[in-house]
Amino acid sequence: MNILVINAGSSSVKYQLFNMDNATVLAKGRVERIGMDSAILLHEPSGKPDFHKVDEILEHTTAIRRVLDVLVHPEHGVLASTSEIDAVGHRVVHGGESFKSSVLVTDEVKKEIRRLFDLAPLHNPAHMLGISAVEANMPDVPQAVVFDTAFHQSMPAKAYLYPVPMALYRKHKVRRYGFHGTSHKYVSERAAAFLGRPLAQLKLVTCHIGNGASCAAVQGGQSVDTSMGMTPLEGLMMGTRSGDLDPAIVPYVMGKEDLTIGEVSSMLNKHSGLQAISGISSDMREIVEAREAGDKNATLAFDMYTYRLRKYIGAYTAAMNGVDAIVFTAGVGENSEALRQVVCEGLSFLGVDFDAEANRQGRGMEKRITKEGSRVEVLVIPTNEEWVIAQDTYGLVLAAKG
Ligand SMILES: Nc1ncnc2c1ncn2[C@@H]1O[C@H](COP(=O)(O)OP(=O)(O)O)[C@@H](O)[C@H]1O
Ligand SMILES: CC(=O)OP(=O)(O)O
Ligand SMILES: [Mg+2]
Repeated sequence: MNILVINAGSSSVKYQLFNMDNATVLAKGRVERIGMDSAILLHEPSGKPDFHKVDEILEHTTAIRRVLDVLVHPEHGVLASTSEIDAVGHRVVHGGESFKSSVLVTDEVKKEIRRLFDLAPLHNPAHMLGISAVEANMPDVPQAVVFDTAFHQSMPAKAYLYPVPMALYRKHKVRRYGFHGTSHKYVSERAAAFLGRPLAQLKLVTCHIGNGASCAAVQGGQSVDTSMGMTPLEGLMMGTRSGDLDPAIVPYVMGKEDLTIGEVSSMLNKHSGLQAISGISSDMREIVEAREAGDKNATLAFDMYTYRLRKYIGAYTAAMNGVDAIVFTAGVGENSEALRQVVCEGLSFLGVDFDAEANRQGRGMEKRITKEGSRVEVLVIPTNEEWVIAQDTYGLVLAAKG
């Protein structure tokens, strides 16, 4: 069975095509700058040269059409026909309280994803565009959705409630949901395998540090707390998102600057974080480069980012009354040696005996970056949300066939 996995963003679509029978990736790639006349398709078929194309792609249906076209292209393709795609699995960021696991797409499911638009305004509307675009191009192919929130549905009430009037939870479902669950779950399982210990006996702090970033406290394989909240804005400082702040700032700034709700939300989601403090970029690579060149604002942005991350690791260690291993994953967590070094060196009090040499070596592979005998181990585990989505989709499609 071949499964196409799609992670649709507002201006991008990332995809990966799996052959589930032998667990291989047939191709992966992305379309970026959707909505512009110079959109980019980058296609990486396995065993063949990469393929780039700049094209006018104004909306998601065309983007998905281009992806399907390149998958069956005589030269760059990996399939003879799109009828060889048996199912499509989508990442969906917000599943609210309705979805505790992955499901096949139905009209009811789509209605619920739409109802949750308000809670994940950067993500859910784009996912819905992805689902509709697949329907338009391949009406008969089953689709499944895999939610970022599902893994965190195990959080206890003391972790998921906000200390505000309970009516807000009862009437409007105002609570903490948490995100990146697919990744936190995957790296927890991989960490247990790497350590050669049962997941059921481990206390882990998993740090998914990408463009969006979150930490999770994973005890016995269950998420017991996580840093993102009702929306993916809470918690750590991110590329363009503020993370935690005093909620009184919101009405204060709205009054002082005469901002609307939409404007203040955009400020905190799209114009804060690394971007705002550095004045340079939301991309950690550029921050690290500028910091190395002595740029003061980039240094401050880096210091705030790593300081806030270290505080969360400390908090989650306290939440679980201990930690066996800390795991770094996602774009920044997997690739930024500087970030890992600064965070780990500030955790020596916990028993983290950082290994600078190991930290520098072996990009793209699972590794340990603490010395032999370190009381708390620190691991780098590349995440693979797409593979988890493909597996869940596979299971659902097989079950539906009976
Ligand atoms: N070598 C690197 N050093 C530091 N940061 C990196 C490096 N490579 C990638 N990144 C960071 O990873 C981020 C993207 O992470 P990713 O997990 O792909 O995010 P998302 O899935 O949210 O788009 C980029 O914004 C960039 O800052
Ligand atoms: C939930 C979330 O923040 O996702 P991403 O990191 O892909 O933006
Ligand atoms: Mg991501």
